[in-house]
Amino acid sequence: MGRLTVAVRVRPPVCEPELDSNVATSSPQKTTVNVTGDNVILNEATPKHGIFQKVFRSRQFKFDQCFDSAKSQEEIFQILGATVLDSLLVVGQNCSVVAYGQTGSGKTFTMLGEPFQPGFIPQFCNYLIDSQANCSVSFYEIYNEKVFDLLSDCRKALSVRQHPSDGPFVLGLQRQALKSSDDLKRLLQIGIESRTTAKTVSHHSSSRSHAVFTIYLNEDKGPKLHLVDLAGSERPHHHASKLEIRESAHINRSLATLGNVILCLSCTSSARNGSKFAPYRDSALTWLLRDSLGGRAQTVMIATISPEARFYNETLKTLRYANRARSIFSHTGDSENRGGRHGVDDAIEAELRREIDRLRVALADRLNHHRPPELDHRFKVCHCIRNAEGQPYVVRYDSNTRSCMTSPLPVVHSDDVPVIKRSKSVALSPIMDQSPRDAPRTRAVARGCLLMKTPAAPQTPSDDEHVSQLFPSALLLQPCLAVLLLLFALSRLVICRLRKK
Ligand SMILES: Nc1ncnc2c1ncn2[C@@H]1O[C@H](COP(=O)(O)OP(=O)(O)OP(=O)(O)O)[C@@H](O)[C@H]1O
Repeated sequence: MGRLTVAVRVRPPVCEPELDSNVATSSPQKTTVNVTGDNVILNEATPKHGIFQKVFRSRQFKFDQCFDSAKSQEEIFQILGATVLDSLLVVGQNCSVVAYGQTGSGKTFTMLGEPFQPGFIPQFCNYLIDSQANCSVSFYEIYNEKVFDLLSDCRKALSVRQHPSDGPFVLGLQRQALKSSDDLKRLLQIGIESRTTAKTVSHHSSSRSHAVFTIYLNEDKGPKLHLVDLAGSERPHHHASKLEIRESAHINRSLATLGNVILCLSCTSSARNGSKFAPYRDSALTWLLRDSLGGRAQTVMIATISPEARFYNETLKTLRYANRARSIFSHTGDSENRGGRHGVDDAIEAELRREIDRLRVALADRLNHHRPPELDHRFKVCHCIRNAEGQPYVVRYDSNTRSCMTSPLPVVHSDDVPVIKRSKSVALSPIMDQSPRDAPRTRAVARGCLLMKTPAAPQTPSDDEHVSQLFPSALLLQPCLAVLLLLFALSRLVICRLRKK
């Protein structure tokens, strides 16, 4: 599974179909959403125009997981929570679970749940309490771009600071130890009561802020899990007050930034646009979640949707947002997203791997065709070293990234090794000095490979050598003959001159 898992959860319908009398839906469907396997089918309900109401279109979206309204909280946790717990406890990666969707679609129900239907937060906490993990928690909300501690008695905006090594953090945020389910109940009650809610058209107690519940494992040393209940993504209605418009503007801006961050992370991961950096700082939400988005972090996005026909546009918007995130991340490929602090490191690593493969193929090709390899100007071989096991390593300078790196040096044995002169780009290595003298071999460092001439097999004496062994004196004949010829030529020259005189 990739670093981003996108799941969709459909809330049970709460309104009667009669309420939507101005909207036609195809019979026998009473709602506009169907779930089949990993697909969500959204049926467009067209307004009635007299008897012409049969225009009907359906859109299909594929996700990693799709849950219809019959799926219980426990079933969903078992499916999605397993990936997160594995990454958190076994691999030690930062993780985040983010609930995104329209107001009243079930984000808070999914994350916090209700007393007899606990959501992700209580289920994660109970799992960690049962497994006696050493953990502490914090709970804060981001309301109109200001951060408020939900576990604190005094409600005042806290500032976000940047730690040199740990990254962004909320100054003065309380962190409470989580040892028992009583602790959990108490903390959740305090947090839920402190959260900013308001009555909206579609929800009598709508969350107007993004709530972030963070579980820290092993204090500061271990990984952390952010459980995020985002504020509703809807547009303000026509009669909205100034406060509501302001709230909606902040909510939508931060959700748009979250979408942009996901887009930019995918661009850098796939090396399509290496210079593009994710705009984490554009909203407090993305800035604070920075360490759990991208890089090695495991993220689960749960898009919650309402099945009613009257919410068609909002549902379509949610599905498009989630589908965009999923398609972008899956495009980068799982194998390329393994390491690195951020996507940039992954991109460089993937690029280097591709380059090395290309060079290996090119080198093998050239050796086959007995052509001398040309030097690669991008990677300058600085020098070669041997590690403790005696394996050759090469230190290379990448002019694109302006950085040095070491990598194992593949050794290619060949009979046909071109000798490359010492130059700025290629330096013969100090390992030459360490090689045994009794096996003189020609070697050259070229394009990241150490070319070694295959040690010559003991040669059988040639015909000439046979002759010289049989008649050692024959070897002296050649210089004598040359001297005689020289004397003869000189004497001829002297005789000619004397005759002329
Ligand atoms: N899957 C579900 N099963 C049963 N009830 C649900 C489900 N999803 C939501 N509900 C109910 O729908 C109502 C609205 O849900 P919830 O408060 O979670 O919405 P929300 O998306 O968090 O809204 P907002 O963004 O306005 O806070 C609640 O009364 C909740 O109990």
